[in-house]
This record gives sequence, structure tokens and C-alpha cells, in this order.
Amino acid sequence: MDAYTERNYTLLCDFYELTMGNAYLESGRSGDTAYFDLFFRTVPDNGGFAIAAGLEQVIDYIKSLHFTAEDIEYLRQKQLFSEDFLSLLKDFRFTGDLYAVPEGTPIFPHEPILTVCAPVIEAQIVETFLLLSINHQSLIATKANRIVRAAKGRPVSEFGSRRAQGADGAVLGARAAYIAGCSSTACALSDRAYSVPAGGTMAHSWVQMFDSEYDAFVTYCRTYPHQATLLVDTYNVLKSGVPNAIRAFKEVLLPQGITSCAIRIDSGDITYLSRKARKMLDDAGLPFCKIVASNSLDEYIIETLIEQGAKIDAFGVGERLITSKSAPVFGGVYKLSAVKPAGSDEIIPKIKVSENTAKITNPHFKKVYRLFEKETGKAIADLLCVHDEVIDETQPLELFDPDATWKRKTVTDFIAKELLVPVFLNGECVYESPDIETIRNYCAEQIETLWDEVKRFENPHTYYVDLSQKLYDIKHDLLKKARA
Ligand SMILES: Nc1ncnc2c1ncn2[C@@H]1O[C@H](COP(=O)(O)OP(=O)(O)OP(=O)(O)O)[C@@H](O)[C@H]1O
Ligand SMILES: O=P(O)(O)OC[C@H]1O[C@H](OP(=O)(O)OP(=O)(O)O)[C@H](O)[C@@H]1O
Ligand SMILES: O=C(O)c1cccnc1
Repeated sequence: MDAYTERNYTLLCDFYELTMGNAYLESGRSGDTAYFDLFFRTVPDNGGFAIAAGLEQVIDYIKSLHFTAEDIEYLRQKQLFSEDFLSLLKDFRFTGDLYAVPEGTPIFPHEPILTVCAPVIEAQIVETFLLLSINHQSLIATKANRIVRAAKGRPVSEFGSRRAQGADGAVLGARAAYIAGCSSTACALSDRAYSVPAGGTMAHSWVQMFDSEYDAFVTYCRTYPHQATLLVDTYNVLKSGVPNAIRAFKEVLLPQGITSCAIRIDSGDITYLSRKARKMLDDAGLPFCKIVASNSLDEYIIETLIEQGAKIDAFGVGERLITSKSAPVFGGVYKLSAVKPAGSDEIIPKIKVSENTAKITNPHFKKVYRLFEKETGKAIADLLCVHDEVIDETQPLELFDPDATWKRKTVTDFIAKELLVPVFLNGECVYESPDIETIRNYCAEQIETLWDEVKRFENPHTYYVDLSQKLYDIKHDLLKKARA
């Protein structure tokens, strides 16, 4: 952690979390333990799955939670909070438990990706930061992965900082994009703070600064002979940009035996220009010169460019990735699922009822199992269970659709993996966030466990997130009671 990462975000909460906290204390409820689940309801862009990200920042936040004297004075001046509450805030720390799905895990609607069980004031005050961190990075990771998949193995560099929504949007967006498979970022701070490899090409301004495009290219090649990606569309791609790039490469790089070079096309019809440029480069004896494309790209344009036969080796993607332009909200929510009253050992499940059945919550302190087919390693379904249930892999397991309980299937020869891992226990951090390369590799591996039907862009297959019989019964009992 350093100056950028160790910021104190304790007051980055919604004000009602503080007023409720004060009222919990005043009404004698502050000793109750609250259980909250963080989950989302729909996959952005109508995709078949999302990718969890943002946990490392949640951990940093929880570790550094504290109200400064100035924060407390600010709250005192609101004349809403008791002195008892303000003095509780002086020593405020997170003392509870937090379980989460590791970053990079594919996730599905309605399953907890993070569960907090903590004294109610603590559990409530962390709500906003937990949501904003997981919502933002999961959104960008999900979008970036779609773009990476569309590129079919061609590297995708993240170019979006300049059009991101604020500093964290840029720096943490670049982190999420890298986890999800982007090959690099243009953002230097994301590299320094989070080890996301930074790199880049050149701006139009570089080309404009020189009397000729050729001078601009030669000067750049001389300074960076091993990293010369020349931007060829400042004046005219085919009449000047590509011929000048060929001249510069031949004069500066080839005599040194350097064959790693590229051009970047940033406007016009990318298919047409890339095909023509490819032929010109090949005819000039530069078949190794790569072609990079950029300009308001996203997964749909990349897919169509490849279908059209564009000759692109790598993509740079900015605004539509870093803002997740086509689906800018992740929609993760944080809902109370159970309460353990002070002095009691009983966990009482709670439900939130809605006319909209998709918005009815899954009650209780839960476990999430992902079931994998032993033979193929592919994910079959996720199963939400009550916290004390254990799945026996040696026995056949009957799964049913909680919305259509007659739809049943029995699975055998499966592996059941618990998705939520302990991150904090009694306020102690018990989880070490893996380094970013490990998270990125894990993400790629886990996406491989999904069937292609779940991964396609058009009408992806709905992956099953089922309830155990015990959880289903508890939920339906609570619903009946709520109706009564
Ligand atoms: N062959 C293609 N098929 C589909 N979309 C394309 C193709 N070539 C380029 N595009 C996309 O079309 C859009 C064109 O953007 P725009 O209208 O700004 O044109 P432009 O050539 O970039 O103009 P400017 O010179 O102002 O940058 C971009 O999103 C680009 O990625
Ligand atoms: O289109 P995006 O997906 O957001 O990709 C990033 C864009 O940012 C740069 O343009 P900009 O006009 O900001 O600077 P430039 O003059 O260096 O091209 C770059 O040339 C790309 O076009
Ligand atoms: O390095 C690049 O080519 C780059 C960086 C930021 C935005 N657009 C392009």
C-alpha cells in the first residue's frame, strides 16, 4: 500500500448507515449480529456470466477503517448523533467475519459473492464501500472479458483512462480489465499501484509536432527501436502513414536486425485499411510488422471486424470498456439475510419480499457450492445451501429449479467446491490477496470451466443457481409467514 492505495474511506458511506447505526445503539440493538449478502440480479449486456473483482480494495478498506477526530467532529455538528455513538466511532473497527468469492471467479445472478456477519452497526456502515468496489470492478472485468473473448486470442490493451469516470474509474478499471484478460493498460498509475503492465504507442500530437510524418516516425524508431508502434492515420493511412512507416522501419530497425514493430490505425474503415496496409507491409518485406486497431471499439465491432477479414493483430480499447458504455451499471445489492440477537446462538433467517419474484431475497447465512463434472471439469450448476449443510460428493445429488420445482436432475461423479472463502474472521484478515498475475490466470482457468453455451453473446444459456431443499423450505416458510 502507498499514498494512492492507503486512503481512508470510512466516511464513504451513505448517511443513513450512520443514522441507523446511531439508532441501533440508542435502541439497544447494537449487540445483534447482522448477516448481509452482496449479490447481483442480472448480467450486464445480457451475458451469461459476470466476473467478480474488487475484493482486494475491500480488504484494504476494512483494514484501514477508522473515524478520525475530524470525521467525528463533522458528525457531531450534524446534531443527530448521541455522544455515546460518537465515542463508539472513536474506536470503531471491523470485528466481524467476511466471506467472499475470490477475484476472477465467474459469478451468476442471485448468489452471494460476499457475505458479512458482524455487529449490526459495522455490517451496515461498510455497505456502500463494499458495493461500490465490487460493483465497479466486477462491471469492468465483465465487460473487458467480453471484449477479450471477441478478440479471439489477439491482445487487447486497455486505453480508457482519459475517458474514465474519475481517477478510481481509470486506475481500478485498468486493474479489473487486466484481471479479466486485457494484456496491458495505458495507465501508468495502475502499473505502479497494482502491477498492471503499462505500455502504449504514440499520440497524433507526436506526429503533428514534426515537420513531416516521416521525421516523426524515424525519431520515434531511433528512441525506441524495440517498441515502435507508429500511428499511421494522422494524414492519410494508405498514401502517407503506411509508406512512411515502412521507410522508417527499413531505415532504422532492419539494419539493427529488429523485427518487432507495428502500426496503429485509429480511424476510417478498419477492415479495408488493415487489409490494404497488410499487403503493403508484406510486399515491402515486413511480414512481421503487426497491425494494431483502435477507435471506439467494443466486443461487437471487434467481432464484426474479424468476421469481415480485417488483418488486425492487436486491439486498443478505451471508452467503451472503461465506462462499460453499453451496460454501465452492475446492480449489485447488499441485503440482510439473517440476524443473531445479542446473547443468543440462534441465527434467525430474514427475507425481503417483493411483488417482483426476482427481487425476493434468499434468506439465511449461506454457503455457495459450485458443482463440476468430474469427467470434463465443466461447471454444472451452483447450489446455495444453509451454512451448516455439507455436500457429500460420494452420493448422487438431486438438483431442482427453485422457480419450477418439477424440473429435477440427479448429478453423480461431481466435485463440489465452496465458492465463498473466509477473508476476515473476528475482525482479523485471514486471506492473502493473490498477486495480480495469479488472479488473472485463475480467472482464465475458471472461465474455461464454463460451457460455450454460457459464454456466447447472443441468448446465452442460463446457468443454474439452485437452492438446497433445506434452504428452499426455509425460504418458502418465510414467504408464507410474510403473506400471512
Ligand atoms: N469495417 C468496420 N466495420 C464496422 N465498424 C467499423 C469498421 N471500421 C471502423 N468501424 C467503427 O466505426 C466507428 C467509426 O467512427 P467515426 O465515425 O468516428 O469514424 P472515424 O473514421 O473514426 O472518424 P474520425 O476521423 O473523426 O476519427 C468506430 O467505432 C470504428 O471502430
Ligand atoms: O477510442 P477509444 O476506444 O476510447 O480508444 C482510445 C482513443 O484515445 C486516443 O484518442 P485521442 O483522440 O484521445 O488522442 P490522440 O490524439 O492521441 O488520438 C486513441 O487514439 C484512441 O482513439
Ligand atoms: O498508447 C496508446 O496508443 C494510447 C493511450 C491512450 C489512449 N489511446 C492510445
